[in-house]
Amino acid sequence: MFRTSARQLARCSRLPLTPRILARPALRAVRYPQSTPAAAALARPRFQSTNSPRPEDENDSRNQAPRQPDGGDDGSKAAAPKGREPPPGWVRLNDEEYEDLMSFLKVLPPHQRAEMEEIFKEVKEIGVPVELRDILRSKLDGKLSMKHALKIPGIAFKMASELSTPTEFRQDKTPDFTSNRPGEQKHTGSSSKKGQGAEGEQGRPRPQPQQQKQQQQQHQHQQQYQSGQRGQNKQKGTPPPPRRFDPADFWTWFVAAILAYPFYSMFFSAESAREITWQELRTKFLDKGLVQKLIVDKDRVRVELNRDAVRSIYPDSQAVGTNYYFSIGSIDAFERRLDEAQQELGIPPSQRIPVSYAREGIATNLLMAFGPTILLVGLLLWVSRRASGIGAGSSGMFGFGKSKAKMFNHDSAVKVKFSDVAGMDEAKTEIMEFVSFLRTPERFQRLGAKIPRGAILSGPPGTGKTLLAKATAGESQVPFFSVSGSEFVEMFVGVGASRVRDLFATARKNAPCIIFIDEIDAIGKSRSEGGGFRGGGNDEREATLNQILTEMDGFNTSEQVVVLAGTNRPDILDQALMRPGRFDRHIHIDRPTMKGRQDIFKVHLQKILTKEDMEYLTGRLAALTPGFAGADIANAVNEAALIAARANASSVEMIHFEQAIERVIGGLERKSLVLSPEEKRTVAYHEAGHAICGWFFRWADPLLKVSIIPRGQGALGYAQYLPSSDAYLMTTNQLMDRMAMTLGGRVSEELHFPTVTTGASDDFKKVTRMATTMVTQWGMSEKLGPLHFENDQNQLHKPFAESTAQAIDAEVRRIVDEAYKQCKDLLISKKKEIGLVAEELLRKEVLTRDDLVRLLGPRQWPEKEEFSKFFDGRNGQKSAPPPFPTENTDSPNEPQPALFEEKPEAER
Ligand SMILES: Nc1ncnc2c1ncn2[C@@H]1O[C@H](COP(=O)(O)OP(=O)(O)OP(=O)(O)O)[C@@H](O)[C@H]1O
Repeated sequence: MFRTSARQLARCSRLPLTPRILARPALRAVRYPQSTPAAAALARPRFQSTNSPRPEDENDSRNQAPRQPDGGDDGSKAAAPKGREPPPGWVRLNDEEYEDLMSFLKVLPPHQRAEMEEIFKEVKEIGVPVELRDILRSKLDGKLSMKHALKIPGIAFKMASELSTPTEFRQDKTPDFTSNRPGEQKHTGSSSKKGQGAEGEQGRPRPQPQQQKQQQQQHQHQQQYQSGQRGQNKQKGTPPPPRRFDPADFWTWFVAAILAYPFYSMFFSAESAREITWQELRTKFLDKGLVQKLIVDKDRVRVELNRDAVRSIYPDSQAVGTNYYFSIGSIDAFERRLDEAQQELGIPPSQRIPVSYAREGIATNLLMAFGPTILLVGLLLWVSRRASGIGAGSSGMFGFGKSKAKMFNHDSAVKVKFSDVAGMDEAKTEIMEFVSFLRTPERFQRLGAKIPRGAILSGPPGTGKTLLAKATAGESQVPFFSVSGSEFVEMFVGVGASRVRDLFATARKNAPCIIFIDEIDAIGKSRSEGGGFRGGGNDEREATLNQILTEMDGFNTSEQVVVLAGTNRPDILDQALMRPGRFDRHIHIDRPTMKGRQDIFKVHLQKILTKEDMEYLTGRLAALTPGFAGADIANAVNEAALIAARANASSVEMIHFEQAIERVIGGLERKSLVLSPEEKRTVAYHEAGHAICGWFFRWADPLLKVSIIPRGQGALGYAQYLPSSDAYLMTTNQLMDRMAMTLGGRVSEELHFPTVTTGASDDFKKVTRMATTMVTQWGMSEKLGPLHFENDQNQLHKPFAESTAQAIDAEVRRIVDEAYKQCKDLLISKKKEIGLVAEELLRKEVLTRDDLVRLLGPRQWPEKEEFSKFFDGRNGQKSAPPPFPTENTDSPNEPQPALFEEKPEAER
């Protein structure tokens, strides 16, 4: 590597280094044999000056050189020839120093030795940087230190710049730049006969082709230099002034590095350490009296040799520059052996070889033991500090602290308008104010009104909170930053707060704008929750929450940044978030009413191809979907389109919508779940029991459909009722009828089969829950009175007396028994009707309201107006026939927790 590099480096570093030499006094060109790479690196075409002595004369003249003012000031003879001036800051070495320098060559590997020899020859002429001379002297005095080691790169740098400068640019070889012929130089004397090519007959050197080429290159370099850096000199034809080497030049550094390496090897030759055996130590060094000192370092002993003695005994070996060491088993054994050896050699105790014990291992050992741990801890600390120290707006390492909010602006995504949000008129009115604030803030500020900072949109999932926030942005035509609360949470401490800072900083830059934080409960949970059981994770969440509080306080009223937040759990939010000045408004968005659902259907049906009468369709669908949120409606509409597409229908029809709704309510049909005839029969009688109850009880919800097609998870059949529209209040009568109807399945089984099945367990659960709530919360038990009994599952003790608990149990039982009796009385009297419905169910699998009318006659109790409007068969509309076979993706082998399930809508 060194070989190729040295050659290239000298060539490449030439340009920036070239003019440096021009400042120096006349130098004698030295002939370099082309045999070695270093020589090649340094052997550029040279032209000898008239008074240059031949290289062979150098040694003679050197010994007669006078003392130089900056070199050889110690009185010793200078190694340089007479009349030569070293460059400023350089000194010539005296003979002793030069010899010492040369002696280091032995330390180098053989392939480097020849190259360095060539370099040292030049060193003899031009001297060395004064620092190198100092290092040599320190070496001779045995006082080398780290300080010296640190100086070596600088020394190497200086030498590289000096030595790699082509001789033709040195002062004594200044070419005639006015010459018209490239490569032609004016020469006033004889040129060297060796290595310079043949001379012409008139004594002029006649360049050989190779040399001519080199000269042309040199001339080009020179011209390049002149035109690029010294244009004015070019005109005058004067040589460029001296210039220091360019520190930014890569190749100069590279040459310096190459030079620094052997220097290090010479002075601090760590690599030349060699392990020897005890026998070698004895025969080669100990017996010959070459050992100066032994240094024991744990199981290793370093051998310090008397270098002068070694040099005289082994003149041609590398032993001088090598550090020898040998391994020992134990210090005792080593000391014993050394004693014996010295005794054998007859060394008197007073002259015995000194043995010292190194303590340098302690630090190393500690470092080895704890180093990796320290490194790891340091790294983690650094990473966490970086992560937490990331300021607003900066991404920091890995971008941890950067907010992950997605930004939409009116050009890109927020195209939602209030007209796309249906069925929440009050919420829209509330939020409309934010829009007018963002559009015309002056209208409010003029009257001194403070602008609300933000609003919390709460409500069940899928009710359109995000949609409303987007519509607010779309209407106000401002950028919209959407982020989820959970995106603030990261494994690193401080990241959440940092992201909040970043988000608000970005928002301020883009004001007026809207920030929407969805699921804010992920970070905005009440800080008092959990008491003393909180861990570090919550501290991080609190830090994030605090940052949000701070940022919201930090707005001034003129800053048009509105913060909207969505949550399903407003009850657990921290009160500090809800106080005026932060989230001033609390907008609750409930599931849509009948009218709301109709409007939402209208919005989503716009994209659907259907030929149905829109008013009737949306009304019927809205009636069919009590309890549906906006997202459910969007899903049902899409599902209907998919079903129609699967059936290759030309447009989406009512039947597709009904199937879609059924699918959304009950889950996928499970056609592959094949029941045995007995099981099917049981399911049919069970569902018929529910249906008869629903048909004959006055306050029961109107029955819509009974099915024994397994659906969803574990439901083998179901009866679908329509609760009387969006009832928010229920009477005792309604509750009792609903409970009795729920028990209808089990009672029917009891009446028609010798034994009962497990299929009614879910019915019992519902009935028990209803009865318990009636007693403990709704004050519907005369015995317990109008009291509310909180029964928190997390509390160990019930907040009421044991006797009260017993009374509650008794009342719950009484109510359920009553419902059971009511149900049984009815079903006993309607046993025949049950049979009719069940057998029809077994045949058709699905019975609609019309089928029941056909089998049982019209229901004797009046229906609600809106119900009869859409479901009494008028308008020529019929309920859907049994659904198309649909694909089934459920596994038939799933566990079946409840065999039958009815789905009164209000309980979904
Ligand atoms: N009032 C509505 N009008 C029209 N479409 C609605 C309405 N409400 C919900 N949707 C539909 O439901 C989808 C989901 O609504 P959105 O994401 O706003 O619900 P959300 O209340 O934010 O839900 P979550 O609480 O789970 O985040 C909307 O993209 C839209 O298609």
